[in-house]
This record gives sequence, C-alpha cells and structure tokens, in this order.
Amino acid sequence: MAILEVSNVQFNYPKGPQCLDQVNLALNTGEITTILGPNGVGKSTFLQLLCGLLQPTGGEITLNGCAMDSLSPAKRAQTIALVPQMNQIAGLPYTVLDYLLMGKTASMGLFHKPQSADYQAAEKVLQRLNCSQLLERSCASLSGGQLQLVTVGKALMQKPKLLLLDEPTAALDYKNQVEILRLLKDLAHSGLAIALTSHDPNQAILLEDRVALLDKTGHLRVGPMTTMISAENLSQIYETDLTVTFVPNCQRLVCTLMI
Ligand SMILES: Nc1ncnc2c1ncn2[C@@H]1O[C@H](COP(=O)(O)OP(=O)(O)OP(=O)(O)O)[C@@H](O)[C@H]1O
Repeated sequence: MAILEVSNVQFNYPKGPQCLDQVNLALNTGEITTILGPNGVGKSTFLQLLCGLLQPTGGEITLNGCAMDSLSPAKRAQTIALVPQMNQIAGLPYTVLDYLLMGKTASMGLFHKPQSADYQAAEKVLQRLNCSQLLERSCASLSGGQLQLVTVGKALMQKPKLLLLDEPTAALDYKNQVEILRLLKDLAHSGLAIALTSHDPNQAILLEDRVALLDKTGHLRVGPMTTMISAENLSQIYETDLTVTFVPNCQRLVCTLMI
C-alpha cells in the first residue's frame, strides 16, 4: 500500500536549474527505496519535498491520500521522520537525551512533558543503536558517526510510518553501516516505508529492494534493484567507468570503481 505518492513533480529553486522533472514515485509500506545519483543532482531536495519541507513547483505529493501541502507540520511529523544530511545537524546545543525526546514533540500536547515511558523509549532506542553510553552527552561533543547514529535514534523516537534518510551511513564505519542497513531491513519488515539516499550502489544491492536513479536532467527511473543496478545504468548516471559483477563468495552483485 502506498503511504506517499509523487505525481508528475517538478521542482527548481528560485533562479536555479530544474532539479526534478516529471518525477513519479510511490513509497509503499514494507518497501525500501534507495535513491542514487551524482552530487548536486537533487537527492536531498527530493527528500525535503517528500516530507513537505519544500513544495513542488509542479505536480502533486500526497500522504495517505491527502495533499501534502494541506497537512500541518505536526500532522506530517506524526507519519514521516527525516534523518537529515550530517552537514545540517552539526553543533546542536542539546544533550542526546533531550535531542531524542524532541522526536516525541509531534505526538505530545502543547503543555505535555515527557513521561517516564518517553525516557524509557529513548534508552531503548540508544540500546538498539549500540550507543547507550551517549545518553547524557552533549550532542556538540559527539563524533560525526555518533551524531549520525543519535539522529537516526531521534527519527525512531517519532515512530514514523515513513522513514526518510539522507545518506544515513555517510559518517559510519563498516560495522555501523551494517547495523543501520540491518535496522532498515527490520523496520521495513515490520511495515515501515523507507526511502534513503546513498552514494554507494553496494548499499542498494545489500538492501535488495527498489532503486531510484536520479539523473542530471531531473528524471527519476525506479525499479527493482536487480534491473536498475547494472554497469550500464550506473556508469551512465555517474559518468564514470565501473563494473557490476556477481561475486559467488558473497552470492550477490558487487559494484566496483575503476581508476
Ligand atoms: N536552498 C537552495 N537554494 C538554491 N539552490 C540550492 C539550494 N539547496 C540546494 N541547491 C542546489 O540544488 C541542487 C541540488 O542540491 P541537493 O543538495 O538536493 O543535491 P544532492 O543530490 O543531494 O547532492 P549531494 O549528493 O552532493 O549531497 C544543487 O545544484 C544545489 O547547489
């Protein structure tokens, strides 16, 4: 079932070039869509449109059948959580606990204070991300990878039905990359719709679901990973030589750069 539908969406920043051109996409419960594309093509912009932070200049985005621009920010946040790109969250003047509790804001009344269940949820979320030790730390003191994990935690605190993540593993080591990819698979299995951006086609391969390729002309092509991930498609959008081969030891495709 589609939670979010994008129909013929156009977008450009004022005086900027066309970022998205006649884009169509449905984000369905239980599915993971990995959005790939070169630097500056509009992936982060697209995620901001998907959560209503930006408005399309043409076409329509609906959330559970309602026009996105008819929904209040609180209403949107009850369904959608966005994990922003790392450069948008540096230097936060909060403790990790307070930052996590902010994830509850959309489901709290105006004069509501966090309850013990909210504190327990924060502890549980950090446990799931293997960083319980960070609870009392200041966000501004965290390493890039720690901050990225905590930011994923804040999104989980929202208990979203649709989770959008902008390069969620960009600051993470291999182990934490694997943890996050496993977490995304688990969340999709439990019924969330998920869309993420990545610069690594191998992540799309590991997630084994849908892939959306955004090219320089603003066109988005979407399909199953097995058809979208090919040397021809990827070398075309990235404008560089690469190979995509089946590796028997891993029992999967592997994308390798050529220099
Ligand atoms: N607020 C803004 N005003 C004007 N132009 C912007 C704004 N934000 C982004 N852009 C431009 O829009 C284009 C798309 O940017 P965006 O950040 O969405 O790309 P991206 O695909 O996420 O890039 P990257 O992979 O490098 O993170 C870029 O050319 C960028 O310079």
